[in-house]
Amino acid sequence: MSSMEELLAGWNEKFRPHADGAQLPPHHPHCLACGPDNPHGHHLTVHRRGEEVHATHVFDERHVGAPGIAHGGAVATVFDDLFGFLLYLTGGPAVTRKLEVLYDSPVILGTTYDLAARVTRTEGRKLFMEADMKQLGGSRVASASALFLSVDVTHFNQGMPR
Ligand SMILES: CCCCCCCCCC(=O)SCCNC(=O)CCNC(=O)[C@H](O)C(C)(C)COP(=O)(O)OP(=O)(O)OC[C@H]1O[C@@H](n2cnc3c(N)ncnc32)[C@H](O)[C@@H]1OP(=O)(O)O
Repeated sequence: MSSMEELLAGWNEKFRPHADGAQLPPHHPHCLACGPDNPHGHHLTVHRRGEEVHATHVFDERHVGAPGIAHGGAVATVFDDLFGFLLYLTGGPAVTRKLEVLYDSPVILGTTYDLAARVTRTEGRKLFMEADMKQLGGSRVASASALFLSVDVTHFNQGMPR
């Protein structure tokens, strides 16, 4: 099966309505942040909670920047992908046009963090989103905002081998 066929095979299943509390499907098996088959990935597991999506995550040595501290790009990867799970609530594919991350304090390897994301506004094809990352039951360590733009499936042809 080609990569495009693999992506499309699960499309209807991905974008069907998902019940409150349900675990949401990975974007695809090799996705850097949520793909279960990517050995370098974050293996994010994400659930719907009302109109938000939630995950817990532990960064490890694969995500290191300064010793013992997660790389800022790894933190951004997780936010970007978490925003991608909101698409299962909005009902169709979209891609990141703009991503901004505010780093409040170091994200420590081996520590469990709570993440939550939500759509704050839609305007035509534009989806405005916000997210935060907190210590378990504690203070915020980072937040993010993003603009995603809805696309149709032909967008993903651009990544297919010629
Ligand atoms: C299974 C589902 C897969 C989901 C995977 C999720 C994984 C996590 C998310 C990702 O990592 S996605 C990968 C990273 N992103 C990309 O690769 C996107 C690369 N960029 C593009 O392909 C195009 O730039 C894009 C499709 C986003 C937009 O191109 P378009 O030509 O379709 O849109 P255009 O530039 O004309 O802008 C559309 C509208 O947005 C507006 N816009 C664009 N940039 C803006 C901006 N920065 N701020 C405000 N508005 C903005 C723009 O003015 C316009 O407004 P109007 O419709 O009102 O005229």
